[in-house]
Amino acid sequence: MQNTVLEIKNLSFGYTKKKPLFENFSLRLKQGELKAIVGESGAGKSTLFELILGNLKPQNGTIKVSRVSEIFQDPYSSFHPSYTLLHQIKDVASLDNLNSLMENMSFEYDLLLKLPHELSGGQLQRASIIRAMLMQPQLLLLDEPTSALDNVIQLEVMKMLIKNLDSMGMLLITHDMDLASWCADEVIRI
Ligand SMILES: Nc1ncnc2c1ncn2[C@@H]1O[C@H](COP(=O)(O)OP(=O)(O)OP(=O)(O)O)[C@@H](O)[C@H]1O
Repeated sequence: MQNTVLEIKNLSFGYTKKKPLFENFSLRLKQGELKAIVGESGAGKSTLFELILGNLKPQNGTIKVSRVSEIFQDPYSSFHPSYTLLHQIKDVASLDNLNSLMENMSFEYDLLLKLPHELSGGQLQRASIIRAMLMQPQLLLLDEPTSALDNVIQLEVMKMLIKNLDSMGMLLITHDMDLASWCADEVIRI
């Protein structure tokens, strides 16, 4: 059986007593699986990620999580504007698998020597995926990772992410039901 990378059991959480966002919510994710979280604006999708990252504490229930990285909606906010990408990647990860990842992501080394604003949104999102993968997470949280990109690039970036699914589990927040049903093993509505 594949490794479990995330186990949420009977989670309850709300910012206020009046409006609980999660009541007895459970979720299990294994290595090699991609599950999508969909829900209306305000349903609690980002809150769930904050709980998984340990930035918020459950009021009830437990969350067991393996080594985790996150890819955000807006790739420009993922990098400091004043340093080259290579500088920022070196800071957080070992570069052992850099060449094979760059090949996988169709990413040219020269781009790593540039500043974030010198890249297109699609290129920069690929750089943030490369950085996340170099950190060798067992769980990757994807918060609308393609929403800042145009349609053609969206699909390309999702395909590149999925190429790396073997060694980790992925949890994807999206508003896009078509995307969710295309790529996820299970779609969870909250
Ligand atoms: N720090 C906070 N304090 C109090 N309430 C909060 C806080 N953060 C979020 N909320 C409220 O909790 C609810 C869930 O917010 P959350 O950001 O998790 O929703 P979401 O599903 O990610 O929404 P969206 O799709 O718009 O990003 C919202 O009603 C929001 O106003």
